[in-house]
Amino acid sequence: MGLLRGMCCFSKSNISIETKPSNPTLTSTKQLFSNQRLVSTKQPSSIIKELCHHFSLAELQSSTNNFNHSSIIGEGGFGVVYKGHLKQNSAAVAVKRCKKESIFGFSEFKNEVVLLSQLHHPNLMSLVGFCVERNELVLVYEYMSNGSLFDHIHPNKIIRDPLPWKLRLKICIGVARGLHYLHTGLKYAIIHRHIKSRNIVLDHNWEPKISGLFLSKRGPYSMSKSLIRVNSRVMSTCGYSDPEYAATGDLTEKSDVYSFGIVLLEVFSAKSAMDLIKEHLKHKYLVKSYAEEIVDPFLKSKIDPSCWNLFVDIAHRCLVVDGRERPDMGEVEVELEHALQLQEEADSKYEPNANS
Ligand SMILES: Nc1ncnc2c1ncn2[C@@H]1O[C@H](COP(=O)(O)OP(=O)(O)OP(=O)(O)O)[C@@H](O)[C@H]1O
Repeated sequence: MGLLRGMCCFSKSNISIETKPSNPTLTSTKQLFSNQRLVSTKQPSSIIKELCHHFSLAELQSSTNNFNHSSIIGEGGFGVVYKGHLKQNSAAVAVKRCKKESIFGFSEFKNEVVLLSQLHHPNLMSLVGFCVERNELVLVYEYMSNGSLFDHIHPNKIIRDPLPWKLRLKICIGVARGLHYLHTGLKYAIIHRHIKSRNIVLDHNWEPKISGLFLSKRGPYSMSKSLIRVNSRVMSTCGYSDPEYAATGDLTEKSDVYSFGIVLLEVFSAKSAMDLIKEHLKHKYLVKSYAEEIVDPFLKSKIDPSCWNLFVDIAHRCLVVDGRERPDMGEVEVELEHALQLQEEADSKYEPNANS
């Protein structure tokens, strides 16, 4: 029963929540940082400057042609994303304007600003700044010219060329590195809670950046060897939610490992997370028993068998029902690197210059 609960969704934004959302009411920018222990002894204005740039609403309106429909590049549960330019001829930025009707509000916005402005890793999205003004919450990110991983593994009218296998593997490795950093690279572990292919965006070099940290939770001291366990309201995205977390409400870093396992299935099958969950249930959670059946037709005969076996094994272990049995992200990262190495070795046997 608990397992099924974790695999269902209820809201229009594809996110299921079991308790009331936070109060989205805004008061002032000062309120934004009032609970931050890191910065609580300083004046709000200097704090903001230290964290990241505070844009005026007028600046962001002008950068997006007054939030013009033609500047829209995407939309999620939290907000509408516009492409903008802060100054003429300057590098592009992605401007996310939070929707008034979103089930998320100020507390999630604050979480994203505080985390992204203090965490730095090549595989984490960079926050350029934010704006809190006249009841508007706006986030400004680096613009990622290749859009989301979701857009590429589920090609649409705009994007038609399927990604080659090795590039898919490299993207998975980058995401594993970013998650490993969140789980163990900081004094306190961060559990992302919202890993999905739409929250993996790709820069011009196809380097993946993890975004959507607004639901993240800070865990206990990350050097402890025990599972990071956090009491929190259950939140999840359809198809990606950890059944154990949904059943018990106990959040651990292994919930991110589970969601990442679903992304791995998406990457080799090009099927949606919801379709994959149905397959997974039908085959009693044994990825190895159905992986061959669902492989993306574009990839058929392009994956080296030893690389394939290892990749499927990693996905399988990430999706084990008992979270304690799942590998940690460090292990996943190393094994994915090994899978890439196996593929490169196999390719170089057939084409000596394949990896140069
Ligand atoms: N920094 C960025 N650069 C370029 N495109 C982006 C950027 N951030 C988001 N996008 C595009 O906008 C779309 C929506 O992003 P958003 O983060 O709002 O959506 P989501 O992950 O589906 O929703 P949510 O995280 O709110 O559940 C993405 O799928 C992507 O195509």
